Amino acid sequence: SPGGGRRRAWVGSPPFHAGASLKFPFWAPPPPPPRAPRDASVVRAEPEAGGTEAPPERSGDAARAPRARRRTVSCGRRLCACARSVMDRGFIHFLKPKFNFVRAQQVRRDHVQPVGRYVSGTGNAARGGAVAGGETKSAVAAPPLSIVKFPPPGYGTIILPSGDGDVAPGTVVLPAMKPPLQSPATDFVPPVSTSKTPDTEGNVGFAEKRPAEVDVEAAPPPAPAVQEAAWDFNTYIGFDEPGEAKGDAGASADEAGSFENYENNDPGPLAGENVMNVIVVAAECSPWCKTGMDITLLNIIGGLGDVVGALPKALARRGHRVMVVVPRYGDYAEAFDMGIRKYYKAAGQDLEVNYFHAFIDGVDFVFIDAPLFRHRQDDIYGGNRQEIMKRMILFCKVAVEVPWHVPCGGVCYGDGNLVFIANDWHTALLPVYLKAYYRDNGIMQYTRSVLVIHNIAHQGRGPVDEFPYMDLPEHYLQHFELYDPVGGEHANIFAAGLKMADRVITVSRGYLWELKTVEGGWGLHDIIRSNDWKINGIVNGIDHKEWNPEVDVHLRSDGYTNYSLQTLDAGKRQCKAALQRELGLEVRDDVPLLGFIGRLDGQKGVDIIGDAMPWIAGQDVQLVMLGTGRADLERMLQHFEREHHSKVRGWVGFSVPMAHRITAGADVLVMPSRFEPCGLNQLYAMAYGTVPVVHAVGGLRDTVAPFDPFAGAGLGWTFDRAEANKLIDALGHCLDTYRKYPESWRGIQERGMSQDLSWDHAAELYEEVLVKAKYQW
Ligand SMILES: Nc1ncnc2c1ncn2[C@@H]1O[C@H](COP(=O)(O)OP(=O)(O)O[C@H]2O[C@H](CO)[C@@H](O)[C@H](O)[C@H]2O)[C@@H](O)[C@H]1O
Repeated sequence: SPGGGRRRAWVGSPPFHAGASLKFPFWAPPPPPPRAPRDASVVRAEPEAGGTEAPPERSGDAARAPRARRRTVSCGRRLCACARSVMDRGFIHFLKPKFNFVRAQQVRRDHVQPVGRYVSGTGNAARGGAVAGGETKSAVAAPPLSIVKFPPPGYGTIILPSGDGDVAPGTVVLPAMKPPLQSPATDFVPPVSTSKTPDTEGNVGFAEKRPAEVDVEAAPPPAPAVQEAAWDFNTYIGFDEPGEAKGDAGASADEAGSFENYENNDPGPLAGENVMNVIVVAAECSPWCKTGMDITLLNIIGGLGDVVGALPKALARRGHRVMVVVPRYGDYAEAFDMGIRKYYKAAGQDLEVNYFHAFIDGVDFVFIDAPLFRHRQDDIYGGNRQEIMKRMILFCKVAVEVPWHVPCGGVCYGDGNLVFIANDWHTALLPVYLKAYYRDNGIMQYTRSVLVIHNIAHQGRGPVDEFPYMDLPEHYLQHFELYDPVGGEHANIFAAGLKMADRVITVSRGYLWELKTVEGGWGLHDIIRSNDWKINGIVNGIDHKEWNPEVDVHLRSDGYTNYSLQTLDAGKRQCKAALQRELGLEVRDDVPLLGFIGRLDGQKGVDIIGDAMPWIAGQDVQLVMLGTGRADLERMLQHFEREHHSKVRGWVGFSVPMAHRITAGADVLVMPSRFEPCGLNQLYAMAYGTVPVVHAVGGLRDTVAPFDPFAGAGLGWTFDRAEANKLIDALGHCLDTYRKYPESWRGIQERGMSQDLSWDHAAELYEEVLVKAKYQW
């Protein structure tokens, strides 16, 4: 059933921000370019290239030569010269030409002088500054200084976009710039930003309605006086002025090459001029929400966590500035308190939010710390529907403002050239909040949202009368309302997110096709169909640091070994023997070892293996199953282990090392999933020379081409119905080939291991979607 289940339960309520309207010409992207998206310029037009928009003045511009001063100086100086050159030529991507972005991020950490670099308005220390221990911190992330505010539809007051209480900018109403507001809600009371100390422990009920507290002056409309923050590249990057500030005049052209060489040799970021600020928002992220957990809950074990742990790094490798925002469920050693405190309201309760940060593999990981998330490490989706919804409302409200408030490496991402990537229903409210609070009101005009569907079976369904908890204008209800025979009349968070997102990605093309069918759309098929134009299917990649038999850390002990395509035979044999030994199975190389890894629920079809067990038990095979989830299916695993102890093992639990060892030691991986949006285990299996036997559905059909003995092609075996007899057929052919045609078997393994399953490829495809979103109006 599409309703119910922990992941699908939904929660929530927040502030409706009527808008400040911004005008921030410098960072405004150009109108949609006439050329192909991948060639599209990210920046304002270059005046000398015929652009119509004059570059805004920047602090220090006047003092600078009109063209780059090309100096041959020591490393730091060269970079400064490079930067100046780039800026003078009018590129927003100051990092692009001459040094890689990761380096820039590292450098950025040395010297923290926040500037309004990325913000689509000016900063204000009081407003954007984070106060920790009485100390005012960075002003960088501040929403615009000169905010032009409109009364929201039907209200005489507005809410500023921040949860800060220490903000009181002047207000100006610009009738001409009022957003086109629809049918004002008469009984909707926008949520309120608060500055008082919140009652974090109290269990305030839902939807505490209070009038908004921010004044609005109905003044005539002077043009919005947006002041651009002075942008000082050298300060941002952390380098001194070459040869001037520190008098280091001795640098010569001989030192480590010249600027010209630097310019000519460095290819720049892979993303080229498409470099963007990307914020990935999700409820799970490997390894923090995965490794070492003793999980007994159905929904926590996620491919979602794997994706969120890996995709951002691949995007960062392409040169994007990338942040991941996840809740802080436990104490994560890598992350440090940034000393920033904000207050947000969720379901009528004021909640304090802290931010923890880690910079790993070129990615900023920001962990949202709030009482609602704490100690949920083993129970991310626990609690009743309203509790979960409340957590997700809070999370999305906080996440959408992170680019203003969290100065990673000293500089906030800001809201220009920014795209959010939200994942599944948990964060489907983010595109809604982005639109309802900000973009409808002229704020964050250059921010886009992409929503990724990993699993549409969980949607955040709830009764319509809980809609007010989400703190949205009443006319937004129509985006949530849905009727289907299973759920009846209800409010559906995923539905609203899909409609509001600028772009949507599903994790395979096959799954996208299925989503448009009544059987595969879980009630959302009509919405998927009508939004088809903005949906792309992109198969997940795999993290080659985590899932690579050559470097797999879980294969370095207990008799296992790392191996590659070159050492496949010996390596796999050794891993297989080690697995048999570890699990107390007879150590035999000639017996085919079958594996299953996954959540024990209806989706993964482990019960189909159960139905096929009489046949399997009659074969000369060994079977190892690893999973946790539904109690009856866990009992089934234990039962089969007892009943067929000489050949079957059923490991109930969550063990990352065991998942890796099964993937390496097994000959065959069985995936009889009833539906599978993408599936990661079959990808991991192929990378380890383990042959997949899968139900041809969703991403499994896309990624496992059936073996063709005549053409010597294919990667595994598929079956077309999720039924035991079909599985048995496919397994029969598979085992036959294993026993009688070792060369064919070896060919399947080699083809599987030789594929490019990396995230780098998938990240390139994601980037294309991000660029489409960017130029979409
Ligand atoms: N007991 C256990 N012990 C250790 N590790 C375990 C485990 N059970 C599962 N895992 C691991 O968890 C991950 C699950 O990956 P799936 O693709 O099956 O994810 P899931 O169905 O949750 O995610 C959804 O999102 C992903 C990502 O988009 C889609 O691939 C998928 O089709 C969709 O259903 C794998 O890394 C697997 O090894």
